[in-house]
Amino acid sequence: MLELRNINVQFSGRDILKDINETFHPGEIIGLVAPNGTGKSTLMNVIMNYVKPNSGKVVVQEKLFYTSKKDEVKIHQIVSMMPDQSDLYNHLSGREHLNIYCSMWNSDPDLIDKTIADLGMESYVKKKTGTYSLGMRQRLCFAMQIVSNTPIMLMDEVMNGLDPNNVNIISNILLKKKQEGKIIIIASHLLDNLEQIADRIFLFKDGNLINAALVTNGFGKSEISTVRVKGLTNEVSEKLTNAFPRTNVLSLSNGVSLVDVSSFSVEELSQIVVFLHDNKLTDFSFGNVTLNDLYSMYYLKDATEYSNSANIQDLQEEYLRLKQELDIVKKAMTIVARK
Ligand SMILES: Nc1ncnc2c1ncn2[C@@H]1O[C@H](COP(=O)(O)OP(=O)(O)OP(=O)(O)O)[C@@H](O)[C@H]1O
Repeated sequence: MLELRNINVQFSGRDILKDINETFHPGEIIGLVAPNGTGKSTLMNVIMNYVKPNSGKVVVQEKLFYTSKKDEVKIHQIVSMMPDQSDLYNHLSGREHLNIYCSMWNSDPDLIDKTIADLGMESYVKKKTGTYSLGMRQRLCFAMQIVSNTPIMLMDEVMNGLDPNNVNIISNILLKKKQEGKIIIIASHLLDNLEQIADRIFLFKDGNLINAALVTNGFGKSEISTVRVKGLTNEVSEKLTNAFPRTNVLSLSNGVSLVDVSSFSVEELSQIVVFLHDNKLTDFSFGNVTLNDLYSMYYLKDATEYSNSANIQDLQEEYLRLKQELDIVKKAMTIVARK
């Protein structure tokens, strides 16, 4: 288990991480999503103790904190960060890198050949890394972390520079590692991929870590929650919210409008098809809000909302307010328990 307790980080007086409280459990893939320069790497660096938080604690397996060098060494046997391509030695081969990681973490040597085979690295693993392409270097960095075999793995931009086939191969390995009970935290800009493999996804905004599943009705649901319509004009959006008072419409900057139908009956769903058809809108699909949609809502400014009910901003503020209240209650309970 990995716990972040009241983590605050400021750089030059600017809040990068604001009172982050979150617990990650074995067998979870966690996705971190945000534009460049928001705080994803900072959070990973705090978890590794490369950046000291202004306040707060990282707790590993319920008992280990960064209180001494000895504990830091123990934690780094449990938590690893995927190496960066700049960490590779050009004069050593891929296999030599894997041997070093295997012996540093004292893991099973059989993992080396297995990982080489899983990642299809046989043809080049004996060559010096100075001769590798970007994608080959990236696969090696991933392989090094897999070979270290730590229970908690942090991966910043693991899919960087990989072709779709290698993205698939690595995704499948990550899903196997999850089944083995590892906690894997991935920062990624490959939103479709992250949405497929992550159990929980967090968005960074203004120093807050926001659980994507809690901020809008339609994300991560298995039932139909949203109609995604292309070409919906302002005029028709207003007509639609008048005709269906229990919905709201969010028009994103990518030209897609999301119509919330999460509370609709089958009859209402068919009525909305008729409405779209009558208004000459043919490019629509029934489904869910995607991570790409959420990203547009959160980070691309010009989303417009037509609403008869609570809007997404309200939901987010309500979520943050409840979260703060919960944190206060948790703190109070800890104080009472200590007494
Ligand atoms: N050591 C530091 N000193 C001062 N500012 C820093 C330091 N490290 C990061 N920052 C600032 O903190 C902010 C968050 O940086 P961070 O690297 O965590 O972003 P990120 O979300 O990982 O971005 P990217 O997607 O580009 O990797 C940025 O504005 C960055 O300039």
